[in-house]
Amino acid sequence: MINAIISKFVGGFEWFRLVIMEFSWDIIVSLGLVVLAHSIVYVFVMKKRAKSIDGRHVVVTGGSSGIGVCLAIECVTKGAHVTIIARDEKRLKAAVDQLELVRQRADQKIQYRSLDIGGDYEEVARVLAETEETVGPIYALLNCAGMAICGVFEEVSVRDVHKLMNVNFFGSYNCTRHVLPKMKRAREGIIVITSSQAAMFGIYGYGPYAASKYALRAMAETIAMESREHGVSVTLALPCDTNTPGFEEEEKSKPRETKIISGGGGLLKPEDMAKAILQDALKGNFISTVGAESWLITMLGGGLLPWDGFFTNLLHALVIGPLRLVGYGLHKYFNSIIRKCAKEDRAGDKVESK
Ligand SMILES: NC(=O)C1=CN([C@@H]2O[C@H](COP(=O)(O)OP(=O)(O)OC[C@H]3O[C@@H](n4cnc5c(N)ncnc54)[C@H](OP(=O)(O)O)[C@@H]3O)[C@@H](O)[C@H]2O)C=CC1
Ligand SMILES: CCCCCCCCCCCCCCCC(=O)[C@@H](N)CO
Repeated sequence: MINAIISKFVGGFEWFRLVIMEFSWDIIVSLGLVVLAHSIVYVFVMKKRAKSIDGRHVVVTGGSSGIGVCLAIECVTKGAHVTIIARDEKRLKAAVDQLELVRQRADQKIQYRSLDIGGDYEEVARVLAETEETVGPIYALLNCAGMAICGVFEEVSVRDVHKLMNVNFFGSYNCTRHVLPKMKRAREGIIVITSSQAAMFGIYGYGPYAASKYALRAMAETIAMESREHGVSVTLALPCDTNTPGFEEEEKSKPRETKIISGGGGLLKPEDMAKAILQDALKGNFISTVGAESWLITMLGGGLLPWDGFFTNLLHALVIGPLRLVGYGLHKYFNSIIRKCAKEDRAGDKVESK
């Protein structure tokens, strides 16, 4: 087989054909060795060292609940000064009590600020600047505040769509807008943007929510490209369903089609997602996912995301073709769920009208 291909390829250059045939296995073996050598260099020499947040100021938005509070716990455990931001003071105070339990040093600053990050930009900038005066420049901004309201397109009220866009997109935008230019000037810093697996492909019942999360994905990709040169790293967190108070709340408005489809991605523990996000952020990885399903969906839906590492990219290149067919199958499966639910609804209507 190889010989036939080679013969066809080099045609009339008999001498060349003979050389290649004589050494074809040597060539394959040497190429293999080159790949192996690169892997060793990549794994052991170019291994990314995690940055330290010990003694640095970390701000966690949405730090009073779910993934956000788990992130804050991780940061306090790693010795950072932590400011958590959310609106509800009672939940903020309860979260600070939790953070106190993992305090590493007496001089570690742990505090909260009550703020609507999706509101007025000037107010967001004022509060963040004030925390910088009391604790120090923000070294890491972990944007985790967000919410989900589900329903098919015409079911979600216009008001709720504005709310989603304000909290999810403008919330992260406002905080990042204030912090990023300062980080670039300081030539160091970490930004985390929490998007979702729902920013990888359109999912029934997630319309306006997904729009806000796609917007965040776009923002993260852009600022990552713009900031690398200035020493600032950006991480895009792409969780699938995660067992949090926010998740319990959104389940109430979630169509069952959405539950079945997004259930296919599994249900994570917020602690696990938070650990992964922080680890990826400290290593400067752009993408942060947990679980094989999310990884595959991200490979499929995020083809041109800046994947870290040559070997991930090589793997990506090798699996993306066949995986695209799996994606075709997935869409068939999703559509069959939607058809089945519609059929059940129609049957239910008939029973009701009798
Ligand atoms: N759980 C999941 O299944 C998934 C979650 N995500 C995303 O992960 C992030 C965290 O989710 P999760 O832990 O479930 O959320 P939770 O609802 O448990 O927590 C949300 C946090 O954000 C805060 N928050 C909400 N709105 C505002 C606002 N306008 N200003 C300031 N703070 C605000 C909340 O406090 P308060 O209400 O007091 O302001 C709370 O601290 C979100 O961005 C979410 O979209 C992504 C994929 C899956
Ligand atoms: C080839 C691999 C097959 C695996 C099947 C994949 C199933 C699709 C997973 C989509 C998950 C979307 C979750 C969005 C969660 C979210 O953002 C909300 N909970 C908001 O809080």
